[in-house]
Amino acid sequence: MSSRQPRILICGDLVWAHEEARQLFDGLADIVVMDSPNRADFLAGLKTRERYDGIVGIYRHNISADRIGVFDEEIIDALAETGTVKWIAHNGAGYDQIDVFRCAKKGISVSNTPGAVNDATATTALYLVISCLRNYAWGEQSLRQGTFKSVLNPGRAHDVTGRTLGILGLGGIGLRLAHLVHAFPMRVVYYSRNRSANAPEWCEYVDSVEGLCRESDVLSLHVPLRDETVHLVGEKEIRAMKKGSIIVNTARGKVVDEEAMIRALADGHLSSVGLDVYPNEPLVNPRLLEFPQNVLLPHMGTENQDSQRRMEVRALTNLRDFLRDGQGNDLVPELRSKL
Ligand SMILES: O=C(O)C(=O)CO
Repeated sequence: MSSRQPRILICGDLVWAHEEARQLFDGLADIVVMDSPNRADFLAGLKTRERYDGIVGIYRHNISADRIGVFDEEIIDALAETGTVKWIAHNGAGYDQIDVFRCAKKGISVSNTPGAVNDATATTALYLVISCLRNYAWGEQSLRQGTFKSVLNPGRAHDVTGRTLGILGLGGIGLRLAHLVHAFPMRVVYYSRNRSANAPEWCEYVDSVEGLCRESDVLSLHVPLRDETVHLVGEKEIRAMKKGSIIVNTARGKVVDEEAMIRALADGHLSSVGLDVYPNEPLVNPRLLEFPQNVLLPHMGTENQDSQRRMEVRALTNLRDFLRDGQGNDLVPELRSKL
């Protein structure tokens, strides 16, 4: 019988938290790095019980999808067939690349890293809100193209103070954004499936997505991507917004109907959009580039070393807690009652 320690698999690069990983798993588990160049090799590595034998938990980052694809039914089933893998500690707030319902069926837990991303993602949304209202990014493009501010029109810009921000989804990120914009102050309204017990008294609840759209000068999206949130903001919701309003999206591209959004930009119903996320990343619909007033970022909501270290440590800690105590934190909501 082997006296080998349990093993954990790093699936997607660890960048910042190498030392923390060493400390967290010292005496508890060996760390194995997933080195498969493609999905077939990864599946074979799981099946042959050689390279990936004895893996009990997986640290996962979305970057691993570039090589082995998303954690769909095929991968989850292969993990389950090892008989040893019991926990996937995803690094990221959004876990739409993991079939969590399949995981539930196969007895595999999934955690994410809420909290660790709140500040960075809310700050990115704040930048998009400000830059869209004031046309700052457009101004910089104009300067860099040698036209200083001649293409700008103050008639297209607004003060931030006094505008109404609609927050769709008052979780950790939405709430952090609410506090940030309250400093101006902006008026803040929100919609969530349930009223939030954490909502400050100046944060007004609206009881439907359409109602939220009607109230908002700027609508900022903070819901996870699930079947029921695909195109949650569609033609009807966009047309319920005031003429000249703005959509900001740091959540997931598919939460908005992109075609409906582009139509509304083209006929001037929306004055601009501020986006960090797109339906088919890394592809960006070229039509979005036709509107110089749009502020478009390459999904960099958490791209800074402080947040990324925090996210890596949080995901690794969830895995460590599972190994040490039999139960990690941050279990995703879909699995809380199922396992
Ligand atoms: O945490 C996530 O899900 C992200 O998209 C990081 O930007």
